[in-house]
Amino acid sequence: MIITAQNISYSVGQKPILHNLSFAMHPGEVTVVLGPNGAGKSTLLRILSGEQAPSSGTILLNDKSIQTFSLTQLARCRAVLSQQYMLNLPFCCEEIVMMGRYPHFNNHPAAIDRDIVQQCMQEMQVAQFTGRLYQTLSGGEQQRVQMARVLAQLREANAGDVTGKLLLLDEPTASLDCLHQQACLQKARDLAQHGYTVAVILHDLNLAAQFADKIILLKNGQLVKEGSMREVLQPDCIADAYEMEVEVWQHPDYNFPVLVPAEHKVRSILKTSNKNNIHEYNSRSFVKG
Ligand SMILES: Nc1ncnc2c1ncn2[C@@H]1O[C@H](COP(=O)(O)OP(=O)(O)OP(=O)(O)O)[C@@H](O)[C@H]1O
Repeated sequence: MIITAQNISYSVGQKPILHNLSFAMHPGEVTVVLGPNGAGKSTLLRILSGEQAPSSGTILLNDKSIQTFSLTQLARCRAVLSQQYMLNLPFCCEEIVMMGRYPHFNNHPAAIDRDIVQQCMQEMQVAQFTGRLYQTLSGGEQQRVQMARVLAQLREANAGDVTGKLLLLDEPTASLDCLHQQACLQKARDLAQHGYTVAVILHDLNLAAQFADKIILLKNGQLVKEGSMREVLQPDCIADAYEMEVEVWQHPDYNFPVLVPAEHKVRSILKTSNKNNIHEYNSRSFVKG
């Protein structure tokens, strides 16, 4: 499914959050959305999912406005992993993952729904938590259960049927250890290779270097740069967006760059700044060279 954002803007009252964003995302690609805190990444993801309407502009799913899709149609073609899930009721983990199957059955899950739930729990290494109360899991374990839920939502009875699937992940690795970060993003990459369109919000520039085909870099709701991973992960783009200088090294063995903070620059800024005044530190511009 090709997702096209056309001139998307979003404001809350008089406060502009997103300004006139246009881009496209394609099947087979992992698009990573990067940008500092408050840049508008989660807002953009909510608009791409159809959960939130833009103040102006249009989201097209394969050339059709997202507004023409029914909730059930949307639920069967796109799944969203949000940053936080508040859950007060005592659901067990299998029930949480089964929620992903709700768009696929009316009253009772069929054997295929139960099979898909088990498969997706195994894929996210949470099968051992099947009967456990969700609230008793650690943060990272809960996040893997939620990821299993979104995988189950998009899985068709014929697992090979991946046409028109859109996976939107908001900081899926935030609570995960390094091994599960790799597993989670490798899963996203595998799904893209099988034809899903995948968008992922990340903060870790090195995970972006490893897994992104394309990057959308935002700051203050505006596009700093959109392009291939190598086009965007450049010291000048990163400095523009984050006001932080990095060095970009080519890994000797792997086909992706490694980004390292230019530590001497960070130190010299810290030395001359009031260390307690984080705002002053964050708002300083770095001078290249
Ligand atoms: N209802 C609201 N009222 C006022 N400001 C809002 C509202 N909703 C969002 N914002 C502001 O919009 C901006 C973008 O928020 P958003 O959650 O999209 O940022 P983000 O890039 O995902 O940030 P983070 O990396 O911290 O998760 C933030 O400055 C936020 O404070």
